[in-house]
Amino acid sequence: MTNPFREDLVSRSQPEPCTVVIFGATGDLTHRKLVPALYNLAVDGELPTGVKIIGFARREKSDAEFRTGLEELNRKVSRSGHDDKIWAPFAENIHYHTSEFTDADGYKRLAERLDAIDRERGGKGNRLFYIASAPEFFDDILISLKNAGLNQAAEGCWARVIVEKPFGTDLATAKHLNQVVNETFHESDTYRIDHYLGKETAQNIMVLRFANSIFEPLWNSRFISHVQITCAENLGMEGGRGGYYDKAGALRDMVQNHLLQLLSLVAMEPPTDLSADGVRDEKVKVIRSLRQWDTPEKVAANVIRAQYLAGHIDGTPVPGYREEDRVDPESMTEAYIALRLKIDTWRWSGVPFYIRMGKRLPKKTTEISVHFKDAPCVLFNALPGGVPGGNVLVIRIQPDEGISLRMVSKLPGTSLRLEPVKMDFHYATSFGKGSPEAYERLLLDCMAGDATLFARRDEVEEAWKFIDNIENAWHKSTTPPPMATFTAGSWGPKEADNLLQEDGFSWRRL
Ligand SMILES: NC(=O)C1=CN([C@@H]2O[C@H](COP(=O)(O)OP(=O)(O)OC[C@H]3O[C@@H](n4cnc5c(N)ncnc54)[C@H](OP(=O)(O)O)[C@@H]3O)[C@@H](O)[C@H]2O)C=CC1
Ligand SMILES: O=C1O[C@H](COP(=O)(O)O)[C@@H](O)[C@H](O)[C@H]1O
Repeated sequence: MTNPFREDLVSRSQPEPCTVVIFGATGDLTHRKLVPALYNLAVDGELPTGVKIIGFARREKSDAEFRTGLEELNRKVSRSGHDDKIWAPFAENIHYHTSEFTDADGYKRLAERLDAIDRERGGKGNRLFYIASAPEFFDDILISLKNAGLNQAAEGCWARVIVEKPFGTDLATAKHLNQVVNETFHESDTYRIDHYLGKETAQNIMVLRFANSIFEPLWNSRFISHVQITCAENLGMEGGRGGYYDKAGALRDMVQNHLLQLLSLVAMEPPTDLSADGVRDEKVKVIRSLRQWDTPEKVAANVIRAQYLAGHIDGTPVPGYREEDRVDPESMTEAYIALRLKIDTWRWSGVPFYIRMGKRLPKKTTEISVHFKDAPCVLFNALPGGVPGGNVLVIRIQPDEGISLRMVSKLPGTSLRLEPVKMDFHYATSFGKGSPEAYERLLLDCMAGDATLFARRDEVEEAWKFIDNIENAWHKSTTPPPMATFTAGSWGPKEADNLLQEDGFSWRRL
């Protein structure tokens, strides 16, 4: 039976019509992710009627030229294909606005355009500002919005801002950006996007843990030996990414945000309700409880950084990291990282969590595996082959989203032999439909005023504290921990294997 007092917290608010202004609208993110996400919402009938899109960038373009460029990409990348009959009315609501990010007059003209759109709607309307520019423009755009009065909504309406990653490059810059954000928009109207939180299986972690009664009693140090989070990519620095990446590295690019967010979903306590702050209060406690690797010795013992050397991916030769386009030939930036993490809470005392992330690994896959302690095998130890390993719950974030549970079973036959088997749930076959793209869910949530799947100020800052300690040991210490190497197309350096072997474990084979 539903609890009438909690219904407001469980049922989802309705996305509301609004004008979406995208800053950086001629860029890659807008073309490959944002507009296809909005289009797919239109295909599924989920986009509120009356949503308009204004693309903001400096290049001169007509609405028609802008729409043509978006259509070309949509045809290539849209998950539901491209249907002219749906695209045509959708594209009629897309407009282009030429301006420099720092040009006050451009924002004045934008305000006039938005007012004109709102007049057609009866005088007022909601506004969603999506900052999809390079990070050096985040401050300028926020301040310009405020100067043009665009951070204020009309009575009964809202003005919200989505800020893309990277949210700062360290704690100091993140704090500064948070201050600028909070001086322009209210925290409840601020949506720091982390697209991993919009992935279907990431959202399912809480459901798996808290809507089933069988997992939660075991979800602690009494039954779990360790947890692994692997995020492997086979791409390197294609498309000119080397320039950005060589300044960021795997720790800042992926661990500070996406992978610590996944970790917090796996390790958090049950929230008291499903409100955005209820969930985020619990997630931030996990990040705050991470044991700090705050000396070069602790970093050397618990964190492995590495670069790939030339090798092969799917039989094709690929260059080493330092030979990649726009990467410094003497770069000391990691394109691979493996970490041992300790969460100092009652629940996780003594349970190591391991994260590994790398470019140019053999394939693209992201998963979380929860490794349970072995059963006391007094009954089966004497069997030929003994007991083959223990229970492992694998949450496949991508591709082939789903969950599997490894169990030990009797091999059919007249003798008693044990073999591991897998109970496997695949989203695609169980529900008969593909998952929406992360950006679809996140855009819709923002239109509905639901910030649960967006990072809060304190989460971002706590994550940076942890990351900064490691970065400082690497780049500011007189005895920096070494940079390991591995061949592109292999599963990372041997030092990362040793990290687990020291604790009696090994990385799951993927
Ligand atoms: N691309 C991706 O897959 C992802 C990107 N992101 C983040 O999204 C953001 C945008 O990335 P991406 O789309 O790849 O970037 P791009 O470099 O492809 O696009 C940058 C955009 O900013 C505009 N621009 C640059 N300078 C100015 C200026 N002075 N005034 C007005 N417009 C300007 C460009 O317009 P013009 O063409 O007119 O010069 C272009 O529209 C970044 O923060 C990135 O970290 C996050 C996750 C994934
Ligand atoms: O944010 C980022 O994410 C991508 C990986 O995203 P995915 O959804 O394809 O798994 C990563 O390649 C990129 O370096 C990083 O900036």
